Amino acid sequence: FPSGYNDGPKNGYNNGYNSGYNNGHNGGYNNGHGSRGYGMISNLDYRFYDRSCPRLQMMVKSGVWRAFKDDSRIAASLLRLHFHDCFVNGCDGSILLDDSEDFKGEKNALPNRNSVRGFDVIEDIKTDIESVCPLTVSCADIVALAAREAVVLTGGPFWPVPLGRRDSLTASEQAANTNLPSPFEPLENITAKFVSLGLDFKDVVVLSGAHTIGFAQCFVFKHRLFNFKGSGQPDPNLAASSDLLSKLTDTCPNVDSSNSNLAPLDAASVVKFDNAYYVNLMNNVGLLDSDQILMSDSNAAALVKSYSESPYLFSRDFAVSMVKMGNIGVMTGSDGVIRARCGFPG
Ligand code: HEM
Ligand SMILES: [Ca+2]
Repeated sequence: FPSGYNDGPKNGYNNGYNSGYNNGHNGGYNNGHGSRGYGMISNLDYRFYDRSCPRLQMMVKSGVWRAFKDDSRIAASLLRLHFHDCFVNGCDGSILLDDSEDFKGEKNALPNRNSVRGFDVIEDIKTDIESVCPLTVSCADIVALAAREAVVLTGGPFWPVPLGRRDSLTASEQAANTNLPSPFEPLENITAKFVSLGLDFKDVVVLSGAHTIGFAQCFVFKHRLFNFKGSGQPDPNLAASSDLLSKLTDTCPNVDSSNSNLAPLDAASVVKFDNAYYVNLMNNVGLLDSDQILMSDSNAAALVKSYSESPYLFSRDFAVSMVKMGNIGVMTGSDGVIRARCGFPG
């Protein structure tokens, strides 16, 4: 693997931190041998809260909807929150924990700090739910349901969410820095990170389609606008689309003070969960290097092409991959806890 970003995709996975993985109770995790791809064995259950909290899904839905009315970007942010939770020690709500005396949490890790959003929305939903079903529903499940509602609300597919995740008692800044894919790393590294969690190459292509909604800060792609690879020129792919390039340079002028300005990941339809992301890639106007780089691999490019032609196919595959992602490293049964508040363990 190309080095530089980290010392390997498996780092952080076998770091002794997460003894919950592969411990025999953990049916949701898959060690990369065997059934990867289909039928990851899961202890999760679609009907987990049917008796203990029958109004759960309605309450999550209305909480997401309330937040969306004031801030349509929140849909994208909630989807990303679930991804950043699941990729770091599994879908266990670890990302929601504030730093404590015992650990430095994930909120301030490089990929998350001043970037990941939606904590207040999850905490508000949790408060609602606690008033009806105290100490019953995990924060990790709320995040998984909120991500699904966010996709539905922006016009994407519905999928039933398997439930029964338990929350962690701890979080790891270091694991977040190690496990989350960076937009600056090569496709092989990104793929290796997915594979080490039991996902596969197709999931990389499908889940990247989440970038059909939401925003990125200028500093993430600015190198493409002014001095691409030291050429003193914009990335030729972007230059070929002068409309987009001029919008991006308006949003992100070549001064440091523009670094945190926001540009849509999919300029064609910012708050619509559609297949325009793939159409953009076909037109060489993906915003992040890590988006457009999919076209450099012939297998990925073939998938991109089929999703650009069929919104239906994308919707179907996205739902399948989201369920897989939602199974990563889950704790069930008596492992972990149900938190009273999502920002604090116990
Ligand atoms: C494949 C590797 C991926 C990389 C390198 C990547 C990288 C990024 C970056 C750099 C941003 C902008 C953050 C900022 O500027 O503050 C972003 C935003 C976003 N990402 Fe990804 N991402 C990846 C995969 C995913 C996946 C799997 C999902 C969800 C299933 C996802 C969902 C999102 C969403 C919805 C946003 C917009 C968030 C918002 O507006 O608040 N990404 N991603
Ligand atoms: Ca986690």
